[in-house]
Amino acid sequence: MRRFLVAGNWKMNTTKESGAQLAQALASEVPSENPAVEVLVCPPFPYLTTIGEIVSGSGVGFGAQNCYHEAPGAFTGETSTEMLTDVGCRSVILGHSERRHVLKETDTDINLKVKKALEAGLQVVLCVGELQSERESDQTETVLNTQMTGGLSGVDASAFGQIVIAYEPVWAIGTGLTASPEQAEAAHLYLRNWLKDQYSAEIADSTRILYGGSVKPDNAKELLSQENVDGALVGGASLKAELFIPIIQAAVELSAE
Ligand SMILES: O=C[C@H](O)COP(=O)(O)O
Repeated sequence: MRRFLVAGNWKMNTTKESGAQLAQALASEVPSENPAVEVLVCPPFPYLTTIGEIVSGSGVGFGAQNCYHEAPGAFTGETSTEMLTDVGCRSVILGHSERRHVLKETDTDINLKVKKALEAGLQVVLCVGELQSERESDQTETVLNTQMTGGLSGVDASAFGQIVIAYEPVWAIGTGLTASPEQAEAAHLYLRNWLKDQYSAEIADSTRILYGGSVKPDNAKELLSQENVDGALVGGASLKAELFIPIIQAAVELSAE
């Protein structure tokens, strides 16, 4: 059985103080590792060390929202995977739709980062997802195939213990629109079958596929109940403990059923 992962992507939000309060609330609610549910927060770079210290020893892990693919050196403004592991990061989100569509990252850029992060021993949360126009023109599976093929090019089967896929339909991110459980399940099933075809049945079966896009306490349980939905990548609702904790609880309850 796949272990649920509930991850909070704080994006470019919080202050040192508000992030610390949020992390404290989460660490006290998730005091130790739950074998059935992994919890992760991904704060902005400047707060990684502070948040890492606060969640240290609790059941909350922490990760970054991006990294660069080169070794430390003359790359002004970038953050290396060595720096992330140095401050204790467990994970890194790569290929988020805001990196793809706002910062214009290509599948090639993302692939370089994926391989560098894997080499560094980080857990990679690779995000894929279609635009509204792509869904409306029946391109969803084509887009997912392109992003999976590009993002995972040259990635060996042996790395899959470190890889999590996040399906995030771009039209559902921060919009209040959520994919229906059926839409989410159909995309997740496509992704699982992709993993089976390109890698193996074992990898398809063991790789977690998260859903992201306006996950809230009132829709979390239904989304997480889908057979191929193994957790959530939460944006807006991860910024408030009173919203994020019930989403974690939904996963805990489902894992006990
Ligand atoms: O990384 C998280 C996703 O972009 C979802 O964001 P959201 O929950 O605010 O829609």
